[in-house]
Amino acid sequence: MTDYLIRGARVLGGAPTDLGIKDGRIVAVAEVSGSTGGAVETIDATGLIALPGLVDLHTHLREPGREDAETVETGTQAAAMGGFTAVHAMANTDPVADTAGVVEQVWRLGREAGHCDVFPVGAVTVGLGGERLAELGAMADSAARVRVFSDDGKCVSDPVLMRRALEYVKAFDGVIAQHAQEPRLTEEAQMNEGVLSGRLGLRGWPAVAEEAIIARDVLLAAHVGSRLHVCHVSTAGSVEILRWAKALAEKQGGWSVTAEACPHHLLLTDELAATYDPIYKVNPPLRTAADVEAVRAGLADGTIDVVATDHAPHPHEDKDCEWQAAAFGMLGLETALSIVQHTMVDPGLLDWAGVAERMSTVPARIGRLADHGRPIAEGEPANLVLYDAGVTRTVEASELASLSRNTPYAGMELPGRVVATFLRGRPTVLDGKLC
Ligand SMILES: NC(=O)N[C@@H](CC(=O)O)C(=O)O
Ligand SMILES: [Zn+2]
Ligand SMILES: [Zn+2]
Repeated sequence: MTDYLIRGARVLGGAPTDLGIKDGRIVAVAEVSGSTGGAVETIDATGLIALPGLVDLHTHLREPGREDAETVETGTQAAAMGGFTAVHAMANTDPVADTAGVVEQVWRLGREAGHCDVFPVGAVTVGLGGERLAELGAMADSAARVRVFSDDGKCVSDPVLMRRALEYVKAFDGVIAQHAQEPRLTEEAQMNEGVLSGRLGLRGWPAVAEEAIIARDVLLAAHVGSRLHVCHVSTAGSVEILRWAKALAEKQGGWSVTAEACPHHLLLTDELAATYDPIYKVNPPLRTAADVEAVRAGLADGTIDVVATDHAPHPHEDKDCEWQAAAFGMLGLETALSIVQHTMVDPGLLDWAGVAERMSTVPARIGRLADHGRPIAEGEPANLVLYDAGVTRTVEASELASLSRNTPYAGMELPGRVVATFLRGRPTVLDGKLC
């Protein structure tokens, strides 16, 4: 195994330093002169920012079942290109990841691909049907060691089932990640409910459909003393409820609520629906500029704990059609860090240490991952990303590693570029290219 000497990297955006990597671990932080013994490759990282390898709590890899949209191989390549060393693979595959057998299969495919670690998310209910609890314990005890459970794509709307799920996962320190969407309030919904949905003639999706479920679920988590995670927070009202809920959890102890925001909800607004271009169709929908501002503020002050991509690949035939018929979802892995720089770092809402917290440390903690989200320090596993924040690039959909092309950022100029990603000391990306 080649050892590496990374010269002049700015760890968390700080002063330039050298990093030694040997046998998959960080062996030195500071001036490493000379050799670490053995074959050493030197990487000039002058001006580059070093962050711990990014961890995504919310990725759709589509395998098994929709290998025409993405596979574990291509999705984890996209992850590595985005600076990720671990992703949580959502359960809405075909078959659904609701048994130990399926989660082990996804986990094994991730190991074989080797571009980034894959941690399968287990379904909460059998077949995402919302009627019977899946075998949560068997998935937790499997080789995949599942800790995050979600029916994402669908809401666990039955409060009795949600309560049982929250109770059940306490036994193995699991967490329920809720796709907060009251189904009766969003039947046939196509975009954010507001002035614009009326004008465009598209069925509206009220903010309250998200907020009502979040409010209900934090009360349930408090009642049973469990861990709740809220997926893709998109409205100002949700941020307010979470702020209140976190204060309550702090005071009471014994339960917790965490939340994620997606890059697209930090940047894009419902105005884009006026194009009727389904590239902007996503669940939850793009909201108003005021919502975007509130989500950014929530992420800045820690009310929203993490950025998660909700990378949702779809083949062109499911997106290149009229709005009503198109699938919900957009790509996210390869542009996430750039969008976070653009929306949070460049405007001064977050520094690079804050980015590392929200895109590595905290998501790893929520997923109970031992070897990810660790500090860049001696003895730690060498999972890290080298990022050039000083360049701009034009996003070209055709150049993405993902098998799908449904990025809303095609043609946009975005800041920053992932130069290298290391997974346990082995580069998965070097010079901006897959290894
Ligand atoms: N986000 C989306 O619009 N779509 C996701 C499902 C989901 O995250 O709810 C998908 O699986 O395509
Ligand atoms: Zn969802
Ligand atoms: Zn999702």
